[in-house]
Amino acid sequence: MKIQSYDELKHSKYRLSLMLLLFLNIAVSLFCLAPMIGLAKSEMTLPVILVTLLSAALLALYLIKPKLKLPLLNPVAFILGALWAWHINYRYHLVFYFDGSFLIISLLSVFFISAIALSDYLLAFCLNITPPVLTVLLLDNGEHLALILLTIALPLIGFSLQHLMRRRTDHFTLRLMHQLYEEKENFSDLSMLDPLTGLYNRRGLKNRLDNILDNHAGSHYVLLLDIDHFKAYNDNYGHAMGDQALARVSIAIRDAVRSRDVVTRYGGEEFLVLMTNVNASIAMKLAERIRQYVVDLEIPHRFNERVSTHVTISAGIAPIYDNEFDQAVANADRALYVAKNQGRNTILAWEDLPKSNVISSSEAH
Ligand SMILES: Nc1nc2c(ncn2[C@@H]2O[C@H](COP(=O)(O)OP(=O)(O)OP(=O)(O)O)[C@@H](O)[C@H]2O)c(=O)[nH]1
Repeated sequence: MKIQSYDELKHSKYRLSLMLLLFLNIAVSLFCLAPMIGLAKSEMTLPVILVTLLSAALLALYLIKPKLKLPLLNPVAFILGALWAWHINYRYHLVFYFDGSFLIISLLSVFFISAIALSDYLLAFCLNITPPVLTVLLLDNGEHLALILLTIALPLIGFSLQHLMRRRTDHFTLRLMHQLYEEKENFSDLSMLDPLTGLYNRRGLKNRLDNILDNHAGSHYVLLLDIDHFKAYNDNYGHAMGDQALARVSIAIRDAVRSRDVVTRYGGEEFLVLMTNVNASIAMKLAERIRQYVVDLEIPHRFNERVSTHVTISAGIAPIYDNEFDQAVANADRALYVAKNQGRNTILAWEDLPKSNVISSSEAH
């Protein structure tokens, strides 16, 4: 789950609470209007009609526009609470026999709706119950104070404790999610790196490539590099030394190019450098610098037949035309092959190959 989808979940919870509040208000207000449909003695008052109309209109709006993101919960909770307070005040003056039960029942109905719909929203809950609570306290004038306070205090304490617990759980969930997300990012980064050299692997290259080709319109070059006679190096110096040589060559390549160039361990002893926004001559200069840096490492290689007594590399270089990366790699590989045949420790540009060595795009496809 992403942080974004967690936010969406929170928003949908908010929306559902608001819709539930509206629905319950419609249900209770319709009950008050029941005589019109023949169920009970009429309690129809202007505030009840307003509750019905307002709730129905907002509920319809939310049903029609499910993506609506308006922070209406608090104001709506307050307005509905105020309308019920108005209704209680109005009806109170029509009660003949007063033993406090009308006020208590009115309070309990408001608490009932509020506790069900607004259990996750303490502020909205308080805004919703405050007008009826104050109205009831004023109307009662202290005659049933203890009973009314108990009616208010019990749900309020229970609600606050529950709210606190839920806040802690939410906080914990969010922290856990952030942590998991960070770890996932770390794993994802690691899975793009080659463990021996610390360079990008093919996966990392693909990731960078998509970004570069989509966002940088300039000319880009592919440089394919291969260590010369590395099998002989391994056979004679051992695999562990071979690993060390690979790691040192990787550092030399990284040092020789610009920070924006993407250096990849493309295969066992093969590297690919993606050079962005360069022209042919700069690309060639960078490639030549890599070759020189590797020679300068002076890693002894007595079996680098007829080439050198040190480790060397050969390379092929090719431009990327029309974002055709695979074709550019194939062209660079062709140039590398010729460079190897020409004696190694050599850089060759695909564009400079004799015609017989150049595979056209159409042939390659
Ligand atoms: N030590 C070590 N050797 C590796 C690794 N990956 C590939 N190699 C070795 O690299 C060698 C590549 O040999 P070849 O493909 O025959 O080429 P080469 O000997 O370099 O000859 P040319 O490329 O023609 O100059 C093989 O011996 C592989 O075992 C690695 O991670 N560590």
